[in-house]
Amino acid sequence: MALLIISINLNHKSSMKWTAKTWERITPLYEKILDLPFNKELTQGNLPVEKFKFYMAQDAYYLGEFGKALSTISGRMDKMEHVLDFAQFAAGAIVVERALHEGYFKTLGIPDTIEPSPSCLLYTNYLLKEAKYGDVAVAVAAVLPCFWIYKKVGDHIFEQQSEVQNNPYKNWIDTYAGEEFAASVHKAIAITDELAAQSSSSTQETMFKAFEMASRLEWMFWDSAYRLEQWPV
Ligand SMILES: Cc1ncc(CN)c(N)n1
Repeated sequence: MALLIISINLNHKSSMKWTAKTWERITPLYEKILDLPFNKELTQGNLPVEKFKFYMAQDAYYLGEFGKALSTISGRMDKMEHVLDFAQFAAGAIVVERALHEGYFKTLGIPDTIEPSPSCLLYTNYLLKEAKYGDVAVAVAAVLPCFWIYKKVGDHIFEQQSEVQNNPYKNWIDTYAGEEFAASVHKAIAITDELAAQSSSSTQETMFKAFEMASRLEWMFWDSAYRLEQWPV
């Protein structure tokens, strides 16, 4: 009986898509992201404005580099449909998401130059390195948390907004909980599963490591904004 249960369980796991298995493995880290003071206070609308401004400035830098990483991946794709999808993701990061920043910059004040913080530089350089030199399926796995974790966090925060009045961060929340962003996220998940299905199990594990690394870097990005992270020297 025990053997039967183990074998049913193993069959179930092997028939699961790469993204479903990955999300199961990443859940403890995702819960740590939800628990970050930055996200808790953003949910309640009482995140100090200087922390949000710092985050938005770093994120404007991040999105430019993220857009370049997506364009690089676009040029490495085999299927024309995927070339186009990644080119559209790059445009979305630079045009749609940065428009959100410009709205906030108008009300909060625009920094003239943005020097990336240590965590921001670490994250963007990691993505650019994978986009250019990693196996293309691994590069796609590395950028997936930037879509998927933001969607999950956006939805999670949005669900709690009925208890919050006049949240100053409503536009941010609406962007990541919105339908336009959701459509890109679903597409990115489907492409990742398609590439994973064509990859060896060792490449699939490298894809997981890349997804895990980028998820860690997402945690660090929010945490560094909360700490207004500076270069130590
Ligand atoms: C750091 C970070 N990661 C992801 C996203 C959503 N594309 C973002 N705006 N910023």
